[in-house]
Amino acid sequence: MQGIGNDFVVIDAYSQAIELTSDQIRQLADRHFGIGCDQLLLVEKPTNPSADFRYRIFNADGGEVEQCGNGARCFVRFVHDKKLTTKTQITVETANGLIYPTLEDNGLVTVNMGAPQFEPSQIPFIADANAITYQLNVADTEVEISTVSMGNPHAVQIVEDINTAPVSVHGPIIENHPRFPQRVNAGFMQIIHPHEIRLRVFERGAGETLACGTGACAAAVAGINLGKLQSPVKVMMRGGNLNICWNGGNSPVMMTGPAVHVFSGEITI
Ligand SMILES: N[C@@H](CCC[C@H](N)C(=O)O)C(=O)O
Repeated sequence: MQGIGNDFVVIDAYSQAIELTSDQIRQLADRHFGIGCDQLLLVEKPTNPSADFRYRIFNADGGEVEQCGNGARCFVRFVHDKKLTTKTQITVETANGLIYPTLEDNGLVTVNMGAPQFEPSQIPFIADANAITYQLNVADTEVEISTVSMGNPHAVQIVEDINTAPVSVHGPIIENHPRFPQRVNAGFMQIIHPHEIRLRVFERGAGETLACGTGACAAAVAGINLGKLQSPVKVMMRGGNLNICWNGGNSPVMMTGPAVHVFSGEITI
């Protein structure tokens, strides 16, 4: 499946028992020796009685992570296509609590991603105090970043020109920066006007992807907190656009976009 070019192998572990090792996930995610994907998603029975499904996310490097926005939309499309539910509003258990996706009449999916978190210990990020921006030393350059948790960690910076931003060079340095003990997704945003940005994200455990849903939420939230953006924000990424709404404070971030089935198949591993 793909959500604006962020691609997924989605496995029905609801109707069948499936356990995968990190090696098997890396093999499935490999674009030359496997199927190829940015993330592998498992659809499971919930452990939380309030939820309809449990949603587990693994990066292409085999590591399990807490949240994935584009994946959440594909998750909804998948459980409908597989007829695992007929509900258009579902409650999904993730490693970071519940999220609430809705399948819209027009086929788009809106996900209530919950409230963003900024406390450094919740990112986690090593800092003396909670601030709107921080200086981060990246390859002997001081870069101004905002840190946001959308369930998973994000470091967002504003750049002049998205096409010349040093995503492939600074991305991996920020991802593995010692001030982010669990690594981080590195976002680079160019502000076009208060309701529109361009964004590229170097994702933790996957490299630069064509789009990142939680990265889009984090960038919109960071820009709103800085007084440079206003909700709703159209986030334009290389694979397509998302619409992000956030009313500030503890209100939830709402993300709307498409989710597309590409092909189904079987593989022996
Ligand atoms: N592509 C995703 C995010 C996937 C997880 C991320 N790489 C992480 O390690 O936190 C999205 O659409 O949000």
